Amino acid sequence: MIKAERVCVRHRRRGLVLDGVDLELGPGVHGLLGPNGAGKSTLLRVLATAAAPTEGAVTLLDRSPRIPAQRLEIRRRLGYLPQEFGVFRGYTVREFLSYAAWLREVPGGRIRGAVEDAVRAVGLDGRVDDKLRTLSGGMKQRVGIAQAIVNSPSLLLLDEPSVGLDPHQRTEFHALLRGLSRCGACVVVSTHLMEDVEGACQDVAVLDGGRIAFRGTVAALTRAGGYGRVIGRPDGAAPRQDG
Ligand SMILES: Nc1ncnc2c1ncn2[C@@H]1O[C@H](COP(=O)(O)OP(=O)(O)OP(=O)(O)O)[C@@H](O)[C@H]1O
Repeated sequence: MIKAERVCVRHRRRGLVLDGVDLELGPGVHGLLGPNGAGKSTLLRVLATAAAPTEGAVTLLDRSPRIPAQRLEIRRRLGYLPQEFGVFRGYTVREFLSYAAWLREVPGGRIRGAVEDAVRAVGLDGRVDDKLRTLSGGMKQRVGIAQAIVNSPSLLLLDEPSVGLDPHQRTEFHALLRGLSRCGACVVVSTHLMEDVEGACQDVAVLDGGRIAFRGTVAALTRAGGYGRVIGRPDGAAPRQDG
C-alpha cells in the first residue's frame, strides 16, 4: 500500500533530510521510531502527499502522487494527523469533523454517521457539541485523531498521535489502531514511545539521519540489541511514558 523507492528530501540549508529511503508497507500498524531530527515528520509529509521527494519515487495505494488525478484519488483515501495540528477554535467538535469529512469527499448523507463513529472511537462523544477552544490539549489531540479517521481511510498517517494522551487514553488509542488494521488499513505511527510500538504495532522502522536503520518486528528489534543500539547509542533506549 506504501512503496517508497530511494526517496530523498533535500532542504537548501539543511541538506539531505531523507537520504535514500526504501520502504514497503502493507496492511497493519507500523511504528516509525527515531531520534529528534531523524526525518520522521518529513517522511510522513511525503507519504501524505504534502511534500514531494527531491529524488526517488513514492507509490501509494497503487497510484503515483506525481500525477494530479491520482494524487486526488490518494487524498480521498488518506487520513493524516500532522505533528503541528491546528483547529478552528470557534467550531464545535461536530462542526470541525463534519468539515473534515466534507473535505475528504465523504458523501453528504454519510457525514453525520461518520462523525459520530469517529467521535466515539476517540471517546469524545460527551463533548461533540462543545467548542474546540473549551477542550484540553489531550482532547484536542483526540479531535486530531478523529479528523484523520473520519473518512475510514485506507492509508492512515499519524505523526506523534499519543502526545498529550493520558495512560488510559493511550491504551484505548492502541486498541483503536489495532481495530483499524483489522479493517485492512495501512497505518503508520511516528512516536518516541516504545510502549506505543509494543502496544499497537506489528512492526517498526527506525529512521536515523534520514536513513532506515532497522526494519522488523519489535522482537527482532530487541534481538538486534534494542532501539539504542540500532541508532548507534546503546544507552539511548526509546523512552516509555513514565520514563
Ligand atoms: N522546511 C524545512 N526546512 C529546512 N529544514 C527542515 C525543514 N523541515 C525539516 N527540516 C529539518 O529536517 C530534519 C528532519 O526533521 P523532521 O521534522 O522530519 O524530523 P523528526 O524525526 O520528525 O524530528 P522530531 O522527532 O523532533 O519531530 C531536521 O534537521 C529539521 O531541522
